[in-house]
Order: sequence, then C-alpha cells, then structure tokens
Amino acid sequence: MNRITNYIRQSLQDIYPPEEVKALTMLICCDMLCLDALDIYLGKDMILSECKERELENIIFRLQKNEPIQYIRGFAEFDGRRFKVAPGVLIPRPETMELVDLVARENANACRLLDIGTGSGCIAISLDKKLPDAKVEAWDISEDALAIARENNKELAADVTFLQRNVLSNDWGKTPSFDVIVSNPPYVTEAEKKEMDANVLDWEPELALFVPDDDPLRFYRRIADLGRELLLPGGKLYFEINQAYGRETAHILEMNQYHDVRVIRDIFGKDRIVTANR
Ligand SMILES: C[S@@+](CC[C@H](N)C(=O)[O-])C[C@H]1O[C@@H](n2cnc3c(N)ncnc32)[C@H](O)[C@@H]1O
Repeated sequence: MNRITNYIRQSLQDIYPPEEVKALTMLICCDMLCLDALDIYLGKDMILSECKERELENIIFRLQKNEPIQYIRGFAEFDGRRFKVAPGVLIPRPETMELVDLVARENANACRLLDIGTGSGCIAISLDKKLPDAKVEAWDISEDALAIARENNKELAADVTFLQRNVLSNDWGKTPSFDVIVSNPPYVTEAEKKEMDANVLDWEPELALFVPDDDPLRFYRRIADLGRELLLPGGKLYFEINQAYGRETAHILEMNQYHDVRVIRDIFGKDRIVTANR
C-alpha cells in the first residue's frame, strides 16, 4: 500500500465498511486523481501535485461528512451514460435500469411515453435514446430536479419535454394521449428511515424518497387513476415499487380495471416492478 491509498483508507475506515473503503480508494485514485491503476496495485509510491493534494483533501472531507460519491463527482452512471446529479435530485439506482430495459423491450412501437417523477431525467432520457421514434414527456414537482433533468437532456442530446407538475393535484386538463406511463415515485415509508444509511438520509431529497406510513401507496393509487384518463386504449403502466408492496400495488391496478397485471422481481430476487395494461 502506498502513502496515498494508506491515507485514504485510514481516513475512511471508521465510517465505511471495508469493501466500500477499498472501492472508494480505487475510484478516488484512478478515476478522480487519474493515477495509474497498475502503480496502485503494485504499491508504488507516488507524489501528488499541490492541486491534486487539495482535491484529495476536499474529497476525503466530503466523504467523512457522508456525502455520496456521486454528488462529489457531480454525476452518476446510468444505462451507460453520465447523468449530472447534485443535492436536490435522487441519485439513479441500478434497479431502475431494469425498469428502463423492460419498458424499451416491450414498447418498441410506442409513440408517446410519460415519465412521472423524473428526478435527474434518467428514465425519460434513457427511453428517449432507446426509442428514438417516440416522443417522451416527463413530470416532476421539484424545480431543482427539473433544472438538472433539463441540463442532462441538453448534455446527452436527448429530446424530452420536461414539465413541472404535481401528480397528486388535479389542476390540468387530461386528454388520453400516451401509449406508456412509467414511474419510479417516492416509496420509502417513514418507518423504513431508521434502516437507511446516513449518506441517503442526510443528503438525498426527502421529497424524492418518502411517503407517509399511513398511505405508502398514495402515488400508485393516484397514477393508476390518472392512467385511466391519460393512457390510450391498450396503453401500459410501469411502476418501480417498494419490495414490500408488490401484491398491494398489483391489487390497486386490478381494482382500477387494468389487466395482465404482473409483479416482476429484480436481480436480487425482490419484487421491484409492477406493470399492467389499460
Ligand atoms: C424516487 S424519485 C425518482 C427519480 C427518478 N425517476 C429516478 O428513477 O431516479 C421520485 C421523484 O418524484 C418526484 N415527486 C415527488 N412528489 C411528486 C409529486 N407530487 N408530483 C410529481 N413529482 C413528484 C420527486 O421530486 C422525485 O424526483
């Protein structure tokens, strides 16, 4: 181990588990400070320029405050692209890529898609890229999230239309016009907060994460209802869900006269996606 990796590990070992310290050390050295991976594996000693010393100090300081590495770097990788992220927008999760893949695979001929609760725009922009003939619209209540989503749209040369809309309110006209509605809405209950890591709780937006314990499925009920007005006949609804509520979410859709309701597990074997046809 050289002086730099030793310093990083010692600074982080009381805060992060050993595997994460290892991964962070490699990421900081290779991807952020642009040091040679082989030199690091060989334990070769390296001198950092003054500027890189300062950069390293800043990274360590922020990590010690539990700031997610994606906010420190300013982007998160999602579906092979770099999405800008900052406090105020949820960091895209790998599970959500499964949702994007499923929607794209099953809707090659869709003309209009809507993403509700778009955050960084990761779902909407990825679908726009995968389905270049489709028109994608995306809503979020958060101005902060929309500003970042619009930057990602520009940076990634996508063509999504972003609108500020509170999906829980009722104050806009509704014309059936979408073939697909996809949503990864807030779904973490207040009760689940105590199991969450500080880097999520202290840094990611509450608005993107939490729902009240006494109404954890409020977004699904609302979007199921809205889908009956906004989806064209034969249109499809795709939800990312809280693993604890697969059956209950499916039940909401069945009660709203959707058919072919499916609960799909993620790569970890957990109920993660619910989909249905109008
Ligand atoms: C779980 S995050 C998903 C973000 C992004 N789609 C993703 O998968 O990474 C939920 C998003 O819903 C938005 N949201 C919360 N309440 C909303 C509401 N009432 N109307 C519209 N969007 C809302 C949040 O701002 C947040 O961006």
